[in-house]
Amino acid sequence: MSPKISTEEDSFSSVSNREICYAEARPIPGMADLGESREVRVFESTDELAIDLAEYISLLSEDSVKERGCFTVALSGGSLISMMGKLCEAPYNKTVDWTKWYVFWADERAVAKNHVDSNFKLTRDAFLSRVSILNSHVFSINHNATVEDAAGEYEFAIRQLVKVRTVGVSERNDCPKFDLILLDMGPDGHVASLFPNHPALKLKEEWVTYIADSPIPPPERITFTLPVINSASNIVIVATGEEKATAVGLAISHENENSNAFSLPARMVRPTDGKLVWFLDSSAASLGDVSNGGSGEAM
Ligand SMILES: O=C(O)[C@H](O)[C@@H](O)[C@H](O)[C@H](O)COP(=O)(O)O
Repeated sequence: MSPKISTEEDSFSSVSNREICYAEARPIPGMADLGESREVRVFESTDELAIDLAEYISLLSEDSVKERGCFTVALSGGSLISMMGKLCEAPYNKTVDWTKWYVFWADERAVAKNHVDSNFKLTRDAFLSRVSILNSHVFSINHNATVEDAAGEYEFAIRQLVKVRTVGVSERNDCPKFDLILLDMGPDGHVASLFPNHPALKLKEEWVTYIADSPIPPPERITFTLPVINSASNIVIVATGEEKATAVGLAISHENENSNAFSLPARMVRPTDGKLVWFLDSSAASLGDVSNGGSGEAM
């Protein structure tokens, strides 16, 4: 399947088969002009999305291993993880250099590692147990400490890896520069554990923080801050399902440039030097607002 370059006549709500909109190739009315830093890919089914996502991740992994000798990737929870399942199948199970992967979490819930709410468990069961990533390259968050201590330990571990450049560093702000951060957006527009209007969205110095008042259970969580997310070389946001269409429309449309960004964390994901790619299914992209300038009523 070769990607289709979007034209102005194209509409996210009328996708057939697969449609990929390259913001840099030709501006789409209503999309914020972020130059080459952003791309929106829309798929008719989650299966097609998962196939392309696996290919995209494998290419990023190959490039990073070639350039830096390793691939640092931070994951989050949600259906994103099951969509990464294609990476455990042929050809990727044999072609990806798994021993060069270093795995982190963009957010984690403060629960035991075998708890059903644990992002680590979700990832281990659906992904890590099926590929040959080295255990010593998996940086999970300590669930035996308080969230405050666990956040501190996790940031410390990342700082050690930045020191030896296993994790790259942003020249702009000394933040870690992960090769890829994979995010799954919630219907309220939250990404990682950064929720609408939460003070954690304003943190500038911290790399990792904790919250004790998540509006979605469990309440205690650890999360990357926006400076870290936005310093990544590559960011992927996956959103599927109709219940996310409004948030997707608001996050992508430039009509809302002056709106209160804190009410929609996904809108605050703006890579400083890297690239952001949205992977959407046609339901999540179903509001014409995404491509027609945000004029729909749902806004
Ligand atoms: O507790 C959370 O923070 C959520 O579960 C979150 O991690 C999840 O990614 C989104 O809500 C989307 O979830 P789906 O991909 O399952 O729709």
